[in-house]
Amino acid sequence: MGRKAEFSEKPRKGPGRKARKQKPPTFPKKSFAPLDNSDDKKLSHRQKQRLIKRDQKKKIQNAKDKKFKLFPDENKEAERNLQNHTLLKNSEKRKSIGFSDENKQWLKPKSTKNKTQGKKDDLELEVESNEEGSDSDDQDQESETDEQESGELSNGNEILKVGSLADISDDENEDANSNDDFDVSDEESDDTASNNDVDEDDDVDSDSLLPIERENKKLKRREAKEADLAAKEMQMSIDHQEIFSFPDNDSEENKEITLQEIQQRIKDITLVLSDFKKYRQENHSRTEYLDLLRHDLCIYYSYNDFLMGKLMDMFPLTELMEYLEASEVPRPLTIRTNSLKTRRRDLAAALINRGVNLDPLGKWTKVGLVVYSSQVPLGATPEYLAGHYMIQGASSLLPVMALAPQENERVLDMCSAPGGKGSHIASIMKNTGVLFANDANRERIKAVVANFHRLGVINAIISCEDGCKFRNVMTGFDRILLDAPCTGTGVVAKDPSVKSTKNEVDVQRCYNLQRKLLLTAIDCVDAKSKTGGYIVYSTCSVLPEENEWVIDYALKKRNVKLVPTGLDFGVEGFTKYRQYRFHPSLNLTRRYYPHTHNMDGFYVAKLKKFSNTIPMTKEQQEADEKELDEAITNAESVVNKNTDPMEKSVHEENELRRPLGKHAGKPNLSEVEIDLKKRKLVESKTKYIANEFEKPLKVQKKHKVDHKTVSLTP
Ligand SMILES: C[S@@+](CC[C@H](N)C(=O)[O-])C[C@H]1O[C@@H](n2cnc3c(N)ncnc32)[C@H](O)[C@@H]1O
Repeated sequence: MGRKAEFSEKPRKGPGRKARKQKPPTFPKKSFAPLDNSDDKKLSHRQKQRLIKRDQKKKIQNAKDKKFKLFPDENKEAERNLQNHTLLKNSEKRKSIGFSDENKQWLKPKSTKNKTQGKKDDLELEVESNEEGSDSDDQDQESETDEQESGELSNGNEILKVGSLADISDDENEDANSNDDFDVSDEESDDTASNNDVDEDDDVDSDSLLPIERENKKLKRREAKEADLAAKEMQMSIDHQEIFSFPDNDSEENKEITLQEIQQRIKDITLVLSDFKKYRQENHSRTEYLDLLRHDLCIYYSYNDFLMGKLMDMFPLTELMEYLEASEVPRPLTIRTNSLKTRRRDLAAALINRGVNLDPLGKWTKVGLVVYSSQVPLGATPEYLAGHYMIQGASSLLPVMALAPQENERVLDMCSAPGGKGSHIASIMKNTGVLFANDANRERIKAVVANFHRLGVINAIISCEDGCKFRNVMTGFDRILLDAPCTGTGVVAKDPSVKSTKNEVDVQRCYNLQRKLLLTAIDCVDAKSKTGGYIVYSTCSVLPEENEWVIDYALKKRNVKLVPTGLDFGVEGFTKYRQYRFHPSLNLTRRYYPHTHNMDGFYVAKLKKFSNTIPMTKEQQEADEKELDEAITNAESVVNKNTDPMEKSVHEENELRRPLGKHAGKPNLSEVEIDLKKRKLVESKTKYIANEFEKPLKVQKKHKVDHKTVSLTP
């Protein structure tokens, strides 16, 4: 449609708009005029309330004035006090400007004064409030007296409380701005009956605050009140709570109990144990309560009795609950940047492009990334296949950081499969020197080969040896990482079967093997290495039997000492556990827990070998080894008997098929076969050494030989 043209309007003549002289500005009269307080001005709801309050105060003051006139003698002293007090106050005020340490001094006597002069002050307050009422028209003065009054009131209410400098400075700041409208919500004035006066004054001060600050103030007050109430309620409920009655055996056996009831009972028993004298039943001992708690915890968290008992030995009750809860939740997915191929920044950018939501893992690592969510499977991205990262738990970075391998060193990763830590070592060594990656499990070794290929590790020799016999293969290493096989009690979130399957024999078998492996690792390190001479021992178990106990054993048997791991976080290792006492230096070792570090349960110890001699005779050494060997094989046979039902049934079947007659007493074929298989397996384990990136040997083709001609030739 467009606009209609207005042709009747004549074009302006004279100088252009720019050329016209600008006139001095003019303002409407009211702009700078003093605020009009006349009645015709519309008052807000708050202002009206304030007016009502002022009127009330005036009335009270008038009544007091009358009283003053009627009994002048009685009030003379009060008047004197008032004068003294105002003088004192003014001098204090002068002092208080700037909130120096002097103010702190000034604060203290106030409370002590209140202690002794409680009554006097009350009187002063009354008079003061009268005084304030008479000046109510003067806004500034009013706010000042409000300030004084609020201070006095709070003193009157909290006679024994000595404020801190910080508290006061807050108050002062708030007071300094007390000029705006009131903001006393009805709701608040209702539920703050006890602190009414204080709140009123606060509100006078809060007039000067921004709405959000006012809200914040209100919220804080409400929160404090709620917390107070909750604490009182809690105390009341504790005091009036039915004391937990210990279930008697007969009723317990017949009764079916739900998971919620068990949960409640866990809470009840924990409460009883927190103040045993107060809440216990006389006819039940602490051990009985603990047994019942262990039973309930086993049911609730699906642990076996053995493992729960171990955990109860390790942690105080409240920490145990935290540990158990945290162990139910999977740990965050983390990856390690392979610095041989890329930088963390580039990797992060590439993965973010693929829809991966991630962050750096923490300040303690330059290669770790934590993945919150991902639109693609992290084990199949082009970056993964190109070897830019390894999927690894955060805790598995720790032992390699503690090992701190150097370029051009000779390093052994004694139990390497699947190669997570091994490849990390290679990347820190920048593919220089030699990394020996060994593992006794031939199947798992394949994973090491594959991972090293993918990640571009080219300084490694991969072997499949029993770590306990590695001193026969090679010694003289600068550093050795022994990430030992263990019960895995630290990774129950990843493998919940651990909670119910591990038993005493498993632990025994593990710690005997760990001791043997550690002694071998120490023997394989060169104490005279110019750059190293270190052994790092780690496990993903939280049991002291597999950690501190193993290290303590090595300290006694070899010339090694514990040194700091270099990791700036982690809980100190145990120096005592139940009736056992370990070497005091075990506090240099580090423990990691799901509830404290959001990592799998983990243990790291760093040893320095200070002499290549072994502090015992050869016979003693052999006796030790024999002892350990026997313990391991005994445990193994028990484990096989107890835990492998398939093997057990085969064994029983063979027993039944034992030949009779003239073949009686002779081993049947299946036994011989089993023996042969075992021997082959052992041989295959010990004979296999694979060199990473070993080029296939070029074998020259043999020419076919004509036997006839050969035989015919002279
Ligand atoms: C905790 S895992 C090692 C994990 C590895 N360090 C990593 O970061 O990928 C323990 C390894 O020890 C191996 N192992 C068990 N007994 C062994 C022995 N006697 N000698 C060498 N390795 C052994 C197991 O096959 C298993 O791969």
